[in-house]
Amino acid sequence: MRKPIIAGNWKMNLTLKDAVAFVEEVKGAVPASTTVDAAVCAPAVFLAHLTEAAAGTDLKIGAQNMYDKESGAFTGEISPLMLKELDVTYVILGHSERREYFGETDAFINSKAKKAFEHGLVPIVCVGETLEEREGGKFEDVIREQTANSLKGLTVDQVKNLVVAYEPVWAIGTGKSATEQDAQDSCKFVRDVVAAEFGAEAAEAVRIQYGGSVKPENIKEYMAQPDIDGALVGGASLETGSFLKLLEAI
Ligand SMILES: O=C[C@H](O)COP(=O)(O)O
Repeated sequence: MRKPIIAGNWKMNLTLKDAVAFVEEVKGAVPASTTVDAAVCAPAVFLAHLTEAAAGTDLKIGAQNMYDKESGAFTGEISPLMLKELDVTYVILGHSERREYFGETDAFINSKAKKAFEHGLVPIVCVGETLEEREGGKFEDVIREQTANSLKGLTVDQVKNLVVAYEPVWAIGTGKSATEQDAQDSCKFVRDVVAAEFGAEAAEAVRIQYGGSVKPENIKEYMAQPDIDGALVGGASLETGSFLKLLEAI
């Protein structure tokens, strides 16, 4: 039985003051981590404050990106060591916005995933097709390639412990969510790719989230699907009430 994981991805939103107030308000109200993993993935400059505010509670803090080196002359980058030192639990890797606006490739995401594991961070590896790719009938090839290449060379144990977020690009921030059947079919497809690359045991254990216009009103339908183990939520994770409702729906 896979434990559900609901993660907010705040993207480049909120102020430090609002972010700390958010964590103070929800940290005592999130369900026990024995039943669901709850996290917010925040801008890097907030992380130290948020991990301190959430310490000892069931709310975990994640980063939205990291570099694939420990240290060095990489102006503007943030290393896995820095995240680990702050007690960050998760790191989102290869979000479609990073792929689109910052040219991130599967190989780079793969290198980051390996580095995240080296330092005890849990990667949330994002995959997902564009509308053009879906309509052109290429979406399975895209998902297969992104999943296999982003996870390449990881051990079976690492794959069992990571999270894959399937996010169709056309459903992100558009209000146009995938039907629960489409989301289920795609998440099952991701699981099948994991099975082909890493074996049945890894596929059975890996947690796969759906992301794309998830909100309190539709999360139940997604979570009822056998291959959807959680959600990566943008807009609806920015307010405490709505974030808590997402968790209550599990
Ligand atoms: O990482 C989260 C996704 O990009 C989904 O964002 P959204 O819930 O605002 O559509």
